[in-house]
Amino acid sequence: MAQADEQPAIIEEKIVRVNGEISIRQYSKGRFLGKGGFARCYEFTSLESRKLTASKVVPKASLTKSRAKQKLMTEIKIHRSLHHPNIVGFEHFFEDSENVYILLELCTNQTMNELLRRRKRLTELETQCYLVQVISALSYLHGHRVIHRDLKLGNFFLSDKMEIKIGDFGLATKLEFDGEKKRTICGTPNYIAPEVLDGKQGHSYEVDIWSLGVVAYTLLVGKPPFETSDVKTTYRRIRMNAYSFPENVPLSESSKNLITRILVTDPTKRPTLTEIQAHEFFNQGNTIPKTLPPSTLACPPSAS
Ligand SMILES: COc1cc(C(=O)NC2CCN(C)CC2)ccc1Nc1cc2c(cn1)c(C)nn2-c1cc(Cl)cc(CCC(N)=O)c1
Repeated sequence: MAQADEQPAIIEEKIVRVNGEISIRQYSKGRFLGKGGFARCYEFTSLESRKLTASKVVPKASLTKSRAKQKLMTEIKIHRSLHHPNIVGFEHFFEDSENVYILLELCTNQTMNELLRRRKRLTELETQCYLVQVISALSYLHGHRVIHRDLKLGNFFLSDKMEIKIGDFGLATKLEFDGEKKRTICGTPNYIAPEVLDGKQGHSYEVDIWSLGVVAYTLLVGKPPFETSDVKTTYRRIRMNAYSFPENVPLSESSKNLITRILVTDPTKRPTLTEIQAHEFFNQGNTIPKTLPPSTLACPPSAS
């Protein structure tokens, strides 16, 4: 089966109107942006509106099993229902004979992974600024009974205006009722909560709170708290809550206290998003900017 790269640079969407008329919407497939799972992502331009999007192209050949098809439909159903400035916008989806196309808000400054690769680690002010936006998006998600379940730097996209946007709802789930517990094992090794690994008592919103703690540590220290070269060892360290703050990284007491308060094995003892937002780390008297200048993609914000 031809890879998406070898397919025509013009992608056509066939639209059947209610009166039976058929119209064609065309998109120009631009540069390759990256890949994730079975999806390859390209810059698409609508020939009708000239609008640019990040289009995830999922080959139908990867959707032969009903579970894979159901998973993609769940991702689309959840993501298209969400509207928040710190959640990647869902523009449109369609299919042709070969692929399913999911057109999403293009974030031209890539992800926090690339940012951290360039910067090694962020200042406290930058971490405050990004986490305030992530907490706002998480409050919205949890308020709509959605658990993301895969919060990590690679799923935090940066817009041209330097806003952070949570993307990739491929592991997200929507609770049917308050108190419902989910049991499927999922997540990314470095960010996965201990109760998901344990699997006995099910999991809920608290898994996103745990990942938020891992994200905070990773931004401030420069690497994830439980990272090792072997996934099984990482999982053991998560279960044992075995992490520490490296001596060579200057961290304030409030930074360390925030992370320690969040990375608690017992999910019932983790702080709520409201409690996190009220933590001293975010209330030190300094003004937290709404967004950071693009210069911080390459170097720390000026001291002023
Ligand atoms: C202009 O906008 C972008 C540019 C780039 C980029 O320059 N990537 C280069 C590609 C070539 N390699 C060699 C270096 C990185 C990467 C991402 C961009 N924007 C961009 C990418 C986006 C989104 C929004 N906006 C969304 C939403 N989903 N995805 C998405 C989807 C998949 Cl399946 C894979 C990837 C790549 C892995 C990753 N997590 O970044 C991204």
